[in-house]
Amino acid sequence: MPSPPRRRIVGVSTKMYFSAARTKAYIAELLQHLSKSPKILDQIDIFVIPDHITLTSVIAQLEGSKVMTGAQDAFYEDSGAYTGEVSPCVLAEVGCRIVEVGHAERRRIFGEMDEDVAKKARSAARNGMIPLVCIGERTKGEVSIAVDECRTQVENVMAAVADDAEVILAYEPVWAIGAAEPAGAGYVVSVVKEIRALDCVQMREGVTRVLYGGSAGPGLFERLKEGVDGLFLGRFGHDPAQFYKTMQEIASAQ
Ligand SMILES: O=C(CO)COP(=O)(O)O
Repeated sequence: MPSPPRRRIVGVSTKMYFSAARTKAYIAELLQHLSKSPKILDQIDIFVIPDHITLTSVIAQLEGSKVMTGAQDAFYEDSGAYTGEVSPCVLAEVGCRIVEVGHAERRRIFGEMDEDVAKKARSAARNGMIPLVCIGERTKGEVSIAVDECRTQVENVMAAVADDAEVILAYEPVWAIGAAEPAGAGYVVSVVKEIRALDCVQMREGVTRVLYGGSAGPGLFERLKEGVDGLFLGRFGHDPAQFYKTMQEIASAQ
């Protein structure tokens, strides 16, 4: 079966870097940039992932713009006695479109395991949102070692998520997150090609897009375009002008 066409996509996470006021100003400035070339949103998908507290106000600011809003995490149960957790059901109710799960910082600092990530991805999809699943090897080394580490992460998720659900995989080598530079282009393209070739990805009915993240920013997509469907930015997208520049590059790449 031919795989369905994949639209390019680019997004940014503000992690826990921004104040509420900065998030508001960031979105306002982003919308100003986008108003200069509204066609961009017909060419590619764009998303912003703010913190949980500002999520609903970001959704309100972005209303009518086609820019999608995502959450940085969500629990795997819809409701109940889970103090402090965020319900995927409520996220969907307020208009959240994407749920990021399994970021390296959540795995390392909060002890999230592949099983938790898989359950969270399943719940996000079950609630009609797109799970954006972060995967990646912990240490810099051979392509084959990276692929082995990612394979387990991807297989767990794909076994849990409905076969026809859309999934976004964010390939983020852990060692390239928070670094000065992204991982090498040849290396990323090789790893991503092998991730795409995994049976559990190939055989899915739903669309699976693969993004690269880890010190990504303007100037990178051109070097990765034969392998990835887009980029997932952190720090280098925290200036709206830089995020907009990255979008333009992705939209215009042949
Ligand atoms: O973790 C990332 C996106 O989720 C990437 O962060 P940086 O681009 O700041 O390294």
